[in-house]
Amino acid sequence: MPAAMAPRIANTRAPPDRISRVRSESSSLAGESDQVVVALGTFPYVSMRDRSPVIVARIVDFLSREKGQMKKRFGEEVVSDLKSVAEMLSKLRYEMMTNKPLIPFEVDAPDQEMWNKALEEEAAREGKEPTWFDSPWLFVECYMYRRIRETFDDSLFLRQFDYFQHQKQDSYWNSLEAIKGLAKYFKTSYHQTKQWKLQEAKVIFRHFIELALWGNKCDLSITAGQDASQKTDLLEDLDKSADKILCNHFENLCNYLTQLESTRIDRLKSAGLIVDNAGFELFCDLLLMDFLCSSHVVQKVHFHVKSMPWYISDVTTHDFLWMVDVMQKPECGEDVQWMAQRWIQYLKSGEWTLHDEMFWTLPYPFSEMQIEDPGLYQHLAQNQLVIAKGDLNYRKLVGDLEWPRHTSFTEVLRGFHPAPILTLRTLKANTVAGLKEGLAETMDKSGEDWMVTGNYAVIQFCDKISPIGVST
Ligand SMILES: O=P(O)(O)OC[C@@]1(O)O[C@H](CO)[C@@H](O)[C@@H]1O
Ligand SMILES: [Mn+2]
Repeated sequence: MPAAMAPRIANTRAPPDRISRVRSESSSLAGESDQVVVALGTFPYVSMRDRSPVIVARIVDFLSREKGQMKKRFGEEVVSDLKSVAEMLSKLRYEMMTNKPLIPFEVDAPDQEMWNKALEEEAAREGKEPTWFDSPWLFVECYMYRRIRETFDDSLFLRQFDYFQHQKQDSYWNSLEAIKGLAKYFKTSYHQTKQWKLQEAKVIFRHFIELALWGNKCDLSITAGQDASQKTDLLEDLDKSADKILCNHFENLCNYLTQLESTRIDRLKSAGLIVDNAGFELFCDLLLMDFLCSSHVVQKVHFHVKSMPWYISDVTTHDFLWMVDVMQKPECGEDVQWMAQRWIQYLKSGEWTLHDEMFWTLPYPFSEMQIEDPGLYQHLAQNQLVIAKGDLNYRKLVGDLEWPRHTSFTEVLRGFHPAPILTLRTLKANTVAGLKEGLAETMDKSGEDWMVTGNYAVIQFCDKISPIGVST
């Protein structure tokens, strides 16, 4: 694409024409000369201004509330850790709110070098030091979550501590009734059908795809950590939500998978799932992957999770195993327990494996995976299907660029084709591609904030690659 037509990247800058005021604020955080930016602006700007400091402040509040529990768990010595973490978090919040430069990582960690390299590259690209409110949104957000982690990396007792865990676990328990309903649906249809074949069970397959899709509505970072559980019976709502799927490649996906079902290859067929959120969404994702395994479309699933707390609700290995474990509890009911037995078996037999590569918590778009982590790219390329769940993964798929919204999904991937790619994403950020010409403009006229509320979604599929993983 010629430079003049290159799409812009979503940036945290406040657009000058819309700044209502920039004023010095005499808060306990900001000193005399520090400017706290108060402006109206783009979604990335507003999100950074309003949501991000709240996320950091909530961790500080949580730690202070939990002090007693922490002392019981780790002993009296944890108090000095808590104090220094809280101080560093407050400093981080201050840097953010006063638009300071993004400083390098100081604490030794496996990804420290990669992150500092990314900061240098960002500075070189822009020709200046990146700052909180004048940088690519994707970069700054990832940086924030990594900096939060760094405040714990340096501690004695809290290095492994997951400060978002309680919220993720609450989101499972608060969605339990909906989860029970879906487990019952899976079990009943499984028993009725005896053996699932994709074409014959297409309606059921569509349900599991759409459940995994709409399950993505319930993430916590969009609400800065407030309850985002699933209360209603999603299954009942699926048909009503059909017209909210603005681009739907379900039929293409089905055609490809039906062909895959009957293709013989000389190794086990597998799918990779780039997982997003814990709780209800993860439960729906596992139903979908169980369907694909039960119908013998694939024999293996590689789950790619985060290696650290990320965007509040993102799944870590611990969250995954925790959920499958608690699902065995009597209060979850017999259908959920039945699902748990299946999933434990998949994990034990190695049909399901968990991977937490560093790449997922670096700020790179997926088009750069081949350069930044060729091993991971090769690993994904072993699959016959790669599924990227959720909004953040979508932003990384499309580079967080403001594409003309009818640009084809294949084009916006910019060469990221390790295997056929499916994305299931509800729209929570101002970027989308693959819409029918004119649709985005019609939606704009509706007056609804349709790109950022999670009320609309896309199911997009690109099968540029043949079933045996060779480019066609
Ligand atoms: O990837 P997810 O869980 O679907 O969404 C992550 C998200 O809530 O985080 C960002 C705001 O912080 C937005 O891009 C997006 O809405
Ligand atoms: Mn998420």
